[in-house]
Amino acid sequence: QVLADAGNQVVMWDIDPDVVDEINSQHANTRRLPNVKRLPDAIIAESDRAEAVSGAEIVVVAIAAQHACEALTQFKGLLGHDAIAVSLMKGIERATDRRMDQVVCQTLDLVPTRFAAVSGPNLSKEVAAREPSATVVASADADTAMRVARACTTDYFKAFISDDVIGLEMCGSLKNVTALAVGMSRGAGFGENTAAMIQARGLAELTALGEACGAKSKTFAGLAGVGDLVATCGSSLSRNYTFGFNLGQGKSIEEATRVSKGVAEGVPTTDAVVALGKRYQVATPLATAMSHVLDQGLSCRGMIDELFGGQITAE
Ligand SMILES: NC(=O)C1=CN([C@@H]2O[C@H](COP(=O)(O)OP(=O)(O)OC[C@H]3O[C@@H](n4cnc5c(N)ncnc54)[C@H](OP(=O)(O)O)[C@@H]3O)[C@@H](O)[C@H]2O)C=CC1
Ligand SMILES: O=C(CO)COP(=O)(O)O
Repeated sequence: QVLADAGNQVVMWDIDPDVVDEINSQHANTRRLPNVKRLPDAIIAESDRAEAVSGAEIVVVAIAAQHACEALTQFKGLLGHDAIAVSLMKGIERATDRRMDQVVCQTLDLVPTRFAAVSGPNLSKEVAAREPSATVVASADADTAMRVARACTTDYFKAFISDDVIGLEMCGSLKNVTALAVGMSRGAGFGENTAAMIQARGLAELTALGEACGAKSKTFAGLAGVGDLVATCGSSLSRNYTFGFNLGQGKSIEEATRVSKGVAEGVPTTDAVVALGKRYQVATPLATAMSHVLDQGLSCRGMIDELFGGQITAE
């Protein structure tokens, strides 16, 4: 919708012919955006992969991160020779600990200058309602970043550019782990102090790990870092926050998964963050405690006690 509002012709690809038909005949996608009464006429849908990307200057990938490689494999060789791939995905591939820039470029055989990551405080329902918001477009190539930023700038959606692709990928992925923990604390009945403590410790953890992976510190203090952390940890529109809230209320992982509307990317990403912390020798107490919640059923109080640790240390 943002791309259409910015003046672009948009082709949506979906695997489900009913979704394709509803977009083309009703200009709606009630399963994903029930509150959007009419999508812009500039949006059409296609179920044929080659047709969907034929002639596209920019191909946007917004698939559940753990399925991105599987889904993108079937698009290999279909993109135009100068098309740019853009990822909106916020996750680390659990099977390989790859970031989404690595998954997209390696699967589609793209050089980094033909890739951009887009990430920021962008809860989709509020973006779809055209509420004012901003995002960051990062690419190794400044022209690529600018082309994508121009394509998604409207009077309600502001794009900033960056060259820190790793930083954007780490921010977007790791903030979801913190959102699980904050949601869990809220669901368990804790208030602002606890939520703020978890967010601050989470920001410190994702900054340390992101820098170890090659990210720039200032990215974590910007829209994609603290900005997205504040939005995601503060809203029941966030699938990760809500998944954690349900855990804090006493639901099992299975029950919380069953009632989730969409994918809580932080759930499969948590173990990948712990693995990255071991690889780069960076402490990840929050991700580790959340992995004990997700893998062993640790309680909210147990998660917080683990996050505090047993010793008095420097912050
Ligand atoms: N929702 C939001 O507010 C925001 C989401 N993002 C990111 O965008 C990405 C996509 O999230 P979102 O669009 O919200 O919704 P989901 O992640 O729930 O699903 C995205 C799409 O992926 C599809 N999908 C799932 N598995 C497969 C598969 N194996 N093959 C092909 N398609 C598959 C889903 O199909 P189906 O419809 O059949 O389930 C859905 O259409 C995530 O990484 C998320 O972090 C970024 C910013 C905001
Ligand atoms: O990334 C998002 C907001 O920027 C959406 O968060 P959830 O994936 O938790 O819904």
